[in-house]
Amino acid sequence: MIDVELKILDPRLGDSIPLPQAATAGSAGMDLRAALEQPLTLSPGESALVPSGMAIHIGDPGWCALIVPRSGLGHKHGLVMGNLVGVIDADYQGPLMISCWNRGTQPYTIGVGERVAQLLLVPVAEARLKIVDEFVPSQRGDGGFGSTGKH
Ligand SMILES: O=c1ccn([C@H]2C[C@H](O)[C@@H](COP(=O)(O)OP(=O)(O)OP(=O)(O)O)O2)c(=O)[nH]1
Repeated sequence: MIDVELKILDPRLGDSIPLPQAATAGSAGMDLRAALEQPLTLSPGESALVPSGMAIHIGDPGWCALIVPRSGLGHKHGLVMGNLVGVIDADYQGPLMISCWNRGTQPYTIGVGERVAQLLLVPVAEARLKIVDEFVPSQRGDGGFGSTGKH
């Protein structure tokens, strides 16, 4: 559990538009809502930056946040993230924006306050890159795509 600072940028947040919330006690993500002034229709293939109405500051560089699609919206309606996955750096303090992309075949209208994505806090490991001439042999070695067979 970590504390994440949250700044409300849109006064409707926490009032007519609920704050991000995990849908159930076991939910990995907190749903993010579209702090739009009016409904926004995305044509097939169209994307738009949708404000979340807030900023967060994670602070601890051992963590970051990811903005990822809600499965139902993505699968049934094609509404996913234009950047596929949004990475929120621990030191970012600006407005949290949600890149919404209608990858489907029908127009999709995002309602004001609709839950359009989810935010996950994930641990980040700091890596030291060590230059080597040869790797210590491993079971996979340099076998790439499909190298373990079909089944
Ligand atoms: O879906 C997203 C993705 C990113 N951000 C914010 C937080 C993140 O810390 C910052 C920069 O994102 P990123 O590093 O992915 O962007 P970049 O295009 O690589 O630009 P930069 O040069 O700012 O790193 O933008 C969002 O608000 N929503």
